[in-house]
Amino acid sequence: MTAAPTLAFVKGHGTQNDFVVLEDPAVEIDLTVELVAALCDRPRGIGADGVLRVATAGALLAAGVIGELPDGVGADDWFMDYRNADGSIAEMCGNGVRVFAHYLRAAGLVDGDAFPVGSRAGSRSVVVHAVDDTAADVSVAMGRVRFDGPGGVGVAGLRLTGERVDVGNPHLACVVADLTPAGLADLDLTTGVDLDAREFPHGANVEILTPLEPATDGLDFTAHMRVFERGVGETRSCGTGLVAAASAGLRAMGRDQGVVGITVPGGAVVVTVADDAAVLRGPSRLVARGRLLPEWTAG
Ligand SMILES: N[C@@H](CCC[C@H](N)C(=O)O)C(=O)O
Repeated sequence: MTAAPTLAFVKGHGTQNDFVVLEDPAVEIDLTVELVAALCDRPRGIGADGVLRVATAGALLAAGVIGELPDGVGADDWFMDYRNADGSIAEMCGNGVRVFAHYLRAAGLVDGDAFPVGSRAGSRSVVVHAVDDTAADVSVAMGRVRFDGPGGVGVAGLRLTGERVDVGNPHLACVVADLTPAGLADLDLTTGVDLDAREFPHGANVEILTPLEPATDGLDFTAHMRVFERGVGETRSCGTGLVAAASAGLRAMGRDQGVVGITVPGGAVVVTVADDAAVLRGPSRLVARGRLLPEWTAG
């Protein structure tokens, strides 16, 4: 593979978890750790929490970017090749899948409203409820939610405990008793999170949330959440983290299903948990398209 002399990109976000989208059907871009980190760097590059490369699973397999087709993913399926802002690879990105699906529709790469999106965590079925060139409303079937037992984290000068949750990628979801939305907003997450590598050998995304409150208007419960993402830092939203948080919030109440609306700094989504599986529904926005200057790419 050779580095492309100039890269076309689209910038998008899902509840302000933002991404650089690179359409690369022939898998020609040498998506190195350095290139991803530079693209995502806010002063130096475009600025984003992650990169979504758009290619088919078969093309990524042929180029050696993935070693095998993950569970349920067909060679012709569009595949979200996701990278964190630090250049690391993650298995799944819930907000990213919504933006990816929006991009596929807006670019005319798919026709219908329901289609699969491949990820390293397996196939994810999406439904596009509404779409135009800039805005979409998308549901993603996020697959099984697995609880891996309790875990702990040092954050904001506190020691919190929570549920280790696997949603295709690893999470620690901490429901903090008596935490109010104002108290959550006041937490200082700038010093990062302290996770024990023996407990989290692959790292984890850490969610802090208020206890679920009863709700109306089609929701069973509501909560507020902040997140510190593996490979990124604090972000304004994390789709897989919202699913982990909703599931942990329900579990803290002795429930294993429910419709939970969660507010994050970047907006709000709805998570429907039933039978150990979850559906994430929320917005996507495409905000810009452009082309990197060849000199920047070379540098
Ligand atoms: N923002 C994403 C999650 C991206 C991956 C995560 N940082 C990880 O390393 O697991 C989401 O919306 O789910």
